[in-house]
Amino acid sequence: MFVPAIKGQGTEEQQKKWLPLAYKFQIIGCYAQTELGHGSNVQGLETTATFDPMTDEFVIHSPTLTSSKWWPGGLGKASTHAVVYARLITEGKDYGIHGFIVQLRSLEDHSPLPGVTLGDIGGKFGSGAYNSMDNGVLRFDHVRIPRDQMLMRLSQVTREGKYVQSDVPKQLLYGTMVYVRQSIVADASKALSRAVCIAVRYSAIRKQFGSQDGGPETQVLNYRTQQSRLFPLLASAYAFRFVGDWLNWLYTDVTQKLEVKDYSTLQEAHACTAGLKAVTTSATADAIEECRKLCGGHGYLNSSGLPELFAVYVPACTYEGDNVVLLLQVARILMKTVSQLTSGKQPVGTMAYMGKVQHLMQSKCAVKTAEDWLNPAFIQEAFEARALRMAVNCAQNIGQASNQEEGFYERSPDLLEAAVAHIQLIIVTKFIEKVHQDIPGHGVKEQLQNLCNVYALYTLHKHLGDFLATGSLTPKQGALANEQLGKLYAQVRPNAVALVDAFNYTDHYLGSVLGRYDGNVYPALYEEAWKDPLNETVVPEGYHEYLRPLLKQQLKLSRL
Ligand SMILES: CCCCCCCC/C=C\CCCCC/C=C/C(=O)SCCNC(=O)CCNC(=O)[C@H](O)C(C)(C)COP(=O)(O)OP(=O)(O)OC[C@H]1O[C@@H](n2cnc3c(N)ncnc32)[C@H](O)[C@@H]1OP(=O)(O)O
Ligand SMILES: Cc1cc2nc3c(=O)[nH]c(=O)nc-3n(C[C@H](O)[C@H](O)[C@H](O)COP(=O)(O)OP(=O)(O)OC[C@H]3O[C@@H](n4cnc5c(N)ncnc54)[C@H](O)[C@@H]3O)c2cc1C
Repeated sequence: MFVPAIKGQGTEEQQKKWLPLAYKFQIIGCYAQTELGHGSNVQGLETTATFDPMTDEFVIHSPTLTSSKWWPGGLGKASTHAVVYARLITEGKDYGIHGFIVQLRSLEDHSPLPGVTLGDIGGKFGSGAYNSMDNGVLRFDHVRIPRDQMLMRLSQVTREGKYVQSDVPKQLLYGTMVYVRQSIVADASKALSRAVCIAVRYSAIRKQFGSQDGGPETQVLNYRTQQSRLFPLLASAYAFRFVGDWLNWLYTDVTQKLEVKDYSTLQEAHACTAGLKAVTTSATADAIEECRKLCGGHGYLNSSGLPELFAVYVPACTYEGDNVVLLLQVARILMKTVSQLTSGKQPVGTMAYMGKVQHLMQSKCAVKTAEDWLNPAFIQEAFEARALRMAVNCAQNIGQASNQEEGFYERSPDLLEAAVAHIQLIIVTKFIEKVHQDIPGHGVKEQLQNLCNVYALYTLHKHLGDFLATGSLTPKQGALANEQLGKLYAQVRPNAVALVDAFNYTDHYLGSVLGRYDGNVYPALYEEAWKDPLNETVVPEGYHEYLRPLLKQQLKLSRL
């Protein structure tokens, strides 16, 4: 994040100076924004950067305990530099949060520079690999940096100390976070596909109950409950991959537009990166835990690969923006868009469907049979109507409040659900668009169509309350969707293993005895057990000190 921050907020000159050093690892940088007292609320950060015109320097200072930088990855032990976000103060005025390049450690012996106190913040969730990341704490005691180490692409301070705001939206200060959020959506698909690969392969070899007259027991993958829990996760892995590809296109397109000072899609980029990051990471974190449960007791072993994956993955719901905070950002944009509908301003991009407000507010879903739910047009319209009606309902309720802001906070739980509905519509839309493309490979398109329908109808079934409450569906149509879902699971079943093999993960990368490509699980589980250090001695340490005396004492007592 150190590099994209300099690329996005540094001048050409600053990029020329600092990026080669970072690329060649002549310096190691981190992104020091979050503080002990503030993470979500960036505008509440307390670290100060006060311009001293006498020396043409900024004085970086941590005025309070809560202003200590806290969490930045790489900060605790590895980084020599940081992009530090601090309140810019010049001529006695506070101009809010800006980025500054600050050296933290000597390039000679890695010792902290004068005025810099830093270290690691301690162990994190479980024994997961994230403990290999030195998330750190950092405090400044009046550390001086040259004025040219303020990142000056978006705004400047002159030699005399005058603050100059460039003619660019101040939100570009948040550009690094937008960049990482879009990459996190692709990472959600990777993490989810790893978990699903393990769970599907293991479910195919695990047999439990159901043997007739001594024959083989039933593969758990054949149980409808296993399929109804597992196949929506398989479909989600593909859904998040395709929406992540699209989001990367959107981000690239917005970045190119920014180069020519076209800021027209900045809001769309913010809403989509924030909302998709929130929805895909929440779903993926829950799905990895579900995959652990789908593997029964063996899923709880570290050798299954699932506990580690879960421990490493779950902070994704928090870092790069707490998911609730990000969804409320989406909700704000939805409310703004609804308020503009009466002005005749046509919504664009992923909000364009809201322009069909007259139709969508009164449309009646035309589904009459279970098979009708295989028609993408019916799915698309149902999801559009649900999302729009939830947004309009929120806007109407807020409108009844005496104060817009008060109304927004009062209705924030409903707004959260409206934001999720909007983002799920985007995911469904991009999946439908994907399967409409020419897709190579015999039968591949049909399989992806099945997964697209599984993702859409499972999501509809899971959120059926929204569809019924907004009148977007009737209970009968909801029941038909569930009926069709069951038929789809039967179609996915024969290809389930092939669909996870298609992720093409090596056994090494998967790191799971349950997810082995050859399915030879039991010998691998048994072999793995003996690698446990506890098994280095047949009689456990502590027997003579603790167990033996206890056993002997009990034996004596029993003879009395
Ligand atoms: C297989 C195993 C897989 C393991 C997974 C590992 C994968 C690793 C992948 C990636 C690496 C990740 C490593 C983690 C590193 C973590 C880093 C961090 O966490 S960095 C810190 C992140 N912090 C945040 O995200 C803070 C969140 N808060 C904010 O963004 C802001 O405070 C805010 C919530 C947006 C509020 O900002 P502010 O108060 O300034 O603004 P508002 O008044 O709400 O809005 C004002 C207007 O600005 C618009 N806006 C806001 N943000 C943006 C933006 N980013 N872009 C464009 N526009 C924006 C907003 O819409 C308002 O507009 P108007 O209404 O005025 O039009
Ligand atoms: C593993 C990890 C790595 C990280 N790496 C970095 C890094 O490299 N650099 C960096 O700068 N930071 C980093 N962070 C910090 C991270 O960005 C913040 O923790 C994150 O932005 C959440 O902010 P917070 O901790 O202040 O949460 P808070 O906002 O305090 O969240 C607490 C609760 O308050 C709720 N809440 C907050 N505001 C509102 C609101 N307005 N309305 C409703 N509910 C609200 C939240 O939903 C949440 O339930 C990292 C964090 C983690 C866990």
